[in-house]
Amino acid sequence: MAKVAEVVNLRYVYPGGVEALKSINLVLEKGTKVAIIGQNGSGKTTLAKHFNGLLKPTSGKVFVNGIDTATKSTGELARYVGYVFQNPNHQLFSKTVKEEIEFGLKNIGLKGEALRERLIETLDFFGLRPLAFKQPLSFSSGVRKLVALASVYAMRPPILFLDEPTTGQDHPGKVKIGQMIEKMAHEGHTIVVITHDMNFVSRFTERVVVMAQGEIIRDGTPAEIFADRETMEKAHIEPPQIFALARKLAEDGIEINALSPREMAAAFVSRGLTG
Ligand SMILES: Nc1ncnc2c1ncn2[C@@H]1O[C@H](COP(=O)(O)OP(=O)(O)OP(=O)(O)O)[C@@H](O)[C@H]1O
Repeated sequence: MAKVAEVVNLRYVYPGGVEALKSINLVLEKGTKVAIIGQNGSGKTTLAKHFNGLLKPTSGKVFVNGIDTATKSTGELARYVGYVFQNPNHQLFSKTVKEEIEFGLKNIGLKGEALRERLIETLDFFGLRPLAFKQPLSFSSGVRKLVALASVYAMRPPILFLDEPTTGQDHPGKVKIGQMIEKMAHEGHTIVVITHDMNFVSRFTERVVVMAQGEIIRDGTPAEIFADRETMEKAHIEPPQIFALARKLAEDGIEINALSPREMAAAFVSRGLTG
């Protein structure tokens, strides 16, 4: 698979002396859905800020599309790496959805027909065309989140970071964000989700990077990671309940690998374990 970003021996020490990242090595591949998980203070945000150049390595390198991020400004890196903040209110400031989306597009130099085309494409991709002339801050939290995501995706960055995308979202809001992540990855974008929502991770991502105390302690599929009790304990993470149930069943001699209640139910039915 094609590599879109690479982190090589990254170490970062904040000016106050906190060593937030010790020696990070990581490759991100095109079109994949990656979760970065770990308890508060494990270094997730510090790592993410190195991709868009908000932080520069104390030592080591971060490459995005083959470019060393230490040599570029955040403005230049915005076309390669999009960042969707946890709170959309910190990101939305235009009078209409249309203007919100156009803002970033103008910043990357689009104008005239190309700008119009990209705007329409983006509105349609997110189903936002009926809301184009409405004020973003007047929407529900779920729609605000979609507008924030749309305004970043509009620039078509190869990599998109989503910081806690499900915070404050109800179930339909979470599912909608998950579906949009799938759609964007399908278009070839690499999606990196920083989250504490393990149900979301198991349902909508395919690779999980686990951080603890400034290091990556494990990297694997959701099924591998959540079944690994030692890693979960080390990272102070509670896996989704479905994994606790699978573990209990395994102790009773019933081996089922399921990522969702639906998969678990299907496995029960197919093995005739329902009666
Ligand atoms: N601006 C800063 N100045 C000094 N230390 C910082 C700063 N920002 C973060 N830190 C420290 O760096 C370490 C990593 O923090 P970071 O915010 O990257 O963790 P995180 O995994 O993203 O946490 P959370 O889940 O709470 O967002 C922590 O010890 C934190 O206290």
